[in-house]
Amino acid sequence: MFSRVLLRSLEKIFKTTGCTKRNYSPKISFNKVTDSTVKSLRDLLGEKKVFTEEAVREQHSHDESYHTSAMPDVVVFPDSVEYVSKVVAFCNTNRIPVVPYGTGTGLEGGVNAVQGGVSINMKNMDKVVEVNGLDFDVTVQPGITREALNSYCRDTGMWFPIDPGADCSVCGMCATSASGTNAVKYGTMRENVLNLEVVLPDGRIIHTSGKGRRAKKTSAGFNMTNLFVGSEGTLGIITQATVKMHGIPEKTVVAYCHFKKIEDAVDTVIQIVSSGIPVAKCEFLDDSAIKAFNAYSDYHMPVAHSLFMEVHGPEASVHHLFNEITTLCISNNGYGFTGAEQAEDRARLWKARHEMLYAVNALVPGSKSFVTDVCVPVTKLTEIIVKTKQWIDKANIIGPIVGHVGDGNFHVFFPIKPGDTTALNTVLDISKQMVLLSLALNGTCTGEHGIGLGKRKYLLQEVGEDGVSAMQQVKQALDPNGIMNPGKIFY
Ligand SMILES: Cc1cc2c(cc1C)N(C[C@H](O)[C@H](O)[C@H](O)COP(=O)(O)OP(=O)(O)OC[C@H]1O[C@@H](n3cnc4c(N)ncnc43)[C@H](O)[C@@H]1O)c1[nH]c(=O)[nH]c(=O)c1N2
Ligand SMILES: CCCCC(=O)C(=O)O
Ligand SMILES: [Mn+2]
Repeated sequence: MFSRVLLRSLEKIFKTTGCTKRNYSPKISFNKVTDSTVKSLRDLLGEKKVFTEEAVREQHSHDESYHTSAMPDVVVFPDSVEYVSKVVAFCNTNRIPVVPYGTGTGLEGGVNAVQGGVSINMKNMDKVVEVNGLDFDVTVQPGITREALNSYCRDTGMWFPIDPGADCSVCGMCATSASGTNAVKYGTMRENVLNLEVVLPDGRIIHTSGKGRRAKKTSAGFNMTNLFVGSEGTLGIITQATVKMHGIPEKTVVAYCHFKKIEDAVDTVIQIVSSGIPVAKCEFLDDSAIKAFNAYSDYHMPVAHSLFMEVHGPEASVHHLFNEITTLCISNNGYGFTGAEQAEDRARLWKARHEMLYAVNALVPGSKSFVTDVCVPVTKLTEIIVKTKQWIDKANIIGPIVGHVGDGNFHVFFPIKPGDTTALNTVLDISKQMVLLSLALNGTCTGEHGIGLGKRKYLLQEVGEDGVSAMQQVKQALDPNGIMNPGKIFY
């Protein structure tokens, strides 16, 4: 229930933003970017960091998703937090939208400049600022990619395990709360960020845990760090992140196994996770995904529902875990159980897994995949994956299922040719059914790709009217002019 005070302040917000309690969209009108805006940006940043060429704007108009491109009016490449602050403050004063850009690998249209404005590309801020080997943390600038960070740290014995398939920027990963195949053991970005430097919409620069702080735990006030993790560029620009690092495991072994029945594969996962076996990766690929995987990456696995798993740890414990997993797979009718220890074999397998998006696109030349991303409590996985497979089969459409099933998270990739509205409508319908079932099973409409443009319609159902209005209040408080990535997360 709302308190009276909260209700009054909400009413005030709805009044000033033009929202109603049911329609949260602030009716904001932005100013156009003119020649004089571009000149001011050049005066602030210098000639060589401000671009209006169509090719550059086009490149910043979309991510890797199916969402319609939308070009920014201008793209800037700052190389310091001070410059970011100046640009953002300028845009705030002049009511111009600001869209942060990492590497553009997002999957929900996060960088698409739906209201035009200034795209801020962070790639020139890509340094490692500080490494604290004994404390297992590093501080990085926003544009460094996760692979670059791992190459930099290789000699320290540490690695950053969060691995969305793409080689995206670490702060883009913060902004989308990314995860991927290792989350089942190491957590997501939410569990691995200690501190963020953020430029707020009015140009102030804050450190979410306090400047320089990198304690592993804190009870000091609100968790501002995790307010910005997953904020998708709508609250401010992340210009520095301090993240947890982990020791490179002494021993790593991968294993895969095949199943005739989907239920057997997914039940195996539930048993692995609920019996507390600390798998590092636990991935499901259905028969249709394996077909695409074989063709694209030159494997010859049986075209059957499959689990790919990985265990990390000291030599003795890895072999023990490996044996436990084998037993569970076999007791659930798994066959073709294969293990691999060599680094090249492991790397090849996971590279192929990470390239599934492109493997599926290759099934239908000229297509781009519509991607779904739901996550349920792990015990509910069998029910939702079996239903999803039935919906795909009934629609007679190509839709390989792939999932980070150890976390209860899975995707369907639907390759769609541009302009095929019949296929798009079928897919939108299946995606909706998946989300509704996920919510009914106490899950979420997005495990890791974010709300962006595509999941806005489901946020209300997921967190409720009061939940969305509370989020909207936070947005209003930090970004009263609504300049930060307008049109994302909220309508
Ligand atoms: C082939 C493939 C496979 C996968 C994935 C992508 C692709 C192409 N992803 C998606 C991946 O998570 C996503 O690409 C990155 O987290 C986004 O990082 P970018 O640097 O590309 O941000 P990108 O530039 O795409 O921006 C994403 C969002 O963050 C905002 N943003 C970017 N930088 C910011 C900053 N410094 N400050 C504030 N806001 C900022 C943007 O405005 C936008 O809203 C994924 N993900 C996942 O979790 N698990 C997975 O398994 C996969 N797998
Ligand atoms: C369905 C494509 C999404 C990419 C992804 O998240 C994955 O491959 O796990
Ligand atoms: Mn994924």
